[in-house]
Amino acid sequence: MSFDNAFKKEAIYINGSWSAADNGATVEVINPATDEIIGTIPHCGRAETARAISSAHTAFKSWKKTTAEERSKLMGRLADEIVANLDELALLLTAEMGKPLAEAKGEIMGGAKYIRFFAEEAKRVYGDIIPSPWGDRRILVTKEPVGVVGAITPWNFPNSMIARKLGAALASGCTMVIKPSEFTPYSALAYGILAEKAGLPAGVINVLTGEAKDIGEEMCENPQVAKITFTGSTRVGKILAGNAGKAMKKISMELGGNAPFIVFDDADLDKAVEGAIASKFRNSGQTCVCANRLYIQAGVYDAFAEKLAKAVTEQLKPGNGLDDGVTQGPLINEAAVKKVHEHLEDAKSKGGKVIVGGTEVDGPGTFFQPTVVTGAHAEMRVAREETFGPLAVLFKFETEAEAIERANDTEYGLACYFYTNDLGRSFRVMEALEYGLVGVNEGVITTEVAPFGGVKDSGMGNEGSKYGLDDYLNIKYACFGGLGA
Ligand SMILES: NC(=O)c1ccc[n+]([C@@H]2O[C@H](COP(=O)([O-])OP(=O)(O)OC[C@H]3O[C@@H](n4cnc5c(N)ncnc54)[C@H](O)[C@@H]3O)[C@@H](O)[C@H]2O)c1
Ligand SMILES: O=C[C@H](O)CS(=O)(=O)O
Repeated sequence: MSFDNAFKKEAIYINGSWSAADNGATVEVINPATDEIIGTIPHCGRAETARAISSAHTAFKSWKKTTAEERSKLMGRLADEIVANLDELALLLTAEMGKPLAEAKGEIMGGAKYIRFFAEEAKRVYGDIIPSPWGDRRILVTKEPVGVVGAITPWNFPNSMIARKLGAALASGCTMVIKPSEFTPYSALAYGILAEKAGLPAGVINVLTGEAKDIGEEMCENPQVAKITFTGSTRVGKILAGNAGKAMKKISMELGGNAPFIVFDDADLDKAVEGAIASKFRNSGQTCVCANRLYIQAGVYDAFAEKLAKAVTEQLKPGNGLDDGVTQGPLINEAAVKKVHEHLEDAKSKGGKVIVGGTEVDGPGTFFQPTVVTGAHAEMRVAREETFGPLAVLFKFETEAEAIERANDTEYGLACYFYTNDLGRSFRVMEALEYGLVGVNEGVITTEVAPFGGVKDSGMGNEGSKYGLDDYLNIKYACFGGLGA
């Protein structure tokens, strides 16, 4: 059942105008909580992508010449428009992605914070004057926007994953072509409406939907694109990084994870359970930084498992994100439910014991009960693969050295967490863990002021923070000679 929303646009946004796909093709968008069709979107290909890139390239010529102050003011207006339309944008996000309305509002406010943060950072893109080794020459270093940026984003945070990129791009003087996930297109297309309301010049932001492979290939091969920024799976990230590399384009890759969550026997168990609930079950376990493997030291294993099971039962309520009291929305689709099911059945077949949950939720939508399994070990799929769902598996360990070795035994390196009240241990373990993000006695650590990025197969580059601008800027060194002694 289609639904009305002031920000629901069933058209692509190129050069300040809204249009359909060249051949009129469309695809349906589904509400994962109800299985209902909530609308359609254009299914575009390379031709429309090339037009969007051309539009961004033309706009870049003037946008890069705006002053930081001018860009900052427009970005401030963009953030204001996001906040002013929070309720409508949140209803749209919950309809297409399923997360509870309060979480959708939190995500959108987080997006506005990224835009506002970079509106200020725009005014701090400093260069250098370096003491010259030559008496008749001067050394000057400036930073310049890289140009047109192709952005491809995931469905799990359909607003903030765009804001995190768009903020840095606009602040640095770049222009952008955005391709959102086909599962959650409306929150991205809404940025076209927001850009119009904020008064951003045509072509600075372009948003299109369509065949992901074709759009990605056009972005990677089109010489007018200077950079590719991607948030999504490691599998797709490697495809894009390879194609962009062939064209020598800059890349930022925010990819998959397999976060360890370690609880030492000196930890505050109630705090650790609170952190495990927040880290594991946020967005129904569908975040790249979700705890994927919970390592509990032997002395507190049974007590932690009992406390976690109690908290899951008492605090987590699956349901339609529009309903009061619901804390767990649906998974994005049947494939996501199937993966959680496979990980659970694999764990059970290898000795895992379900102490809470363990089944899909009856009725419409793609729900899965928040689930806790004990007796996990390294031979299980969940030890090596990102579950991306509400499945908490508890591994037992004996020593600090063992916990560190097992936590690092993965090709991923995005987020990790551990709980301890031992100050020396907190530094030893933080320094030993091979990850980009470390939560010490905290289960949710994302903020616009801190760098967000992974190592190993979790990607490259950092988003947010003062570091987030670096990937959108080229450094230019100028030597002024002939100045006389
Ligand atoms: N590191 C982070 O900040 C971060 C944030 C969110 C999600 N993720 C990761 O993303 C994954 C889940 O998101 P997802 O299912 O949307 O990931 P995905 O890789 O399937 O899709 C991400 C985006 O890539 C597009 N895409 C798919 N195939 C493509 C191709 N061949 N060429 C170009 N684009 C293509 C999709 O349409 C979508 O827009 C998880 O692995 C999660 O860990 C990482
Ligand atoms: O899923 C990935 C997001 O980056 C999670 S967070 O909202 O940035 O913590």
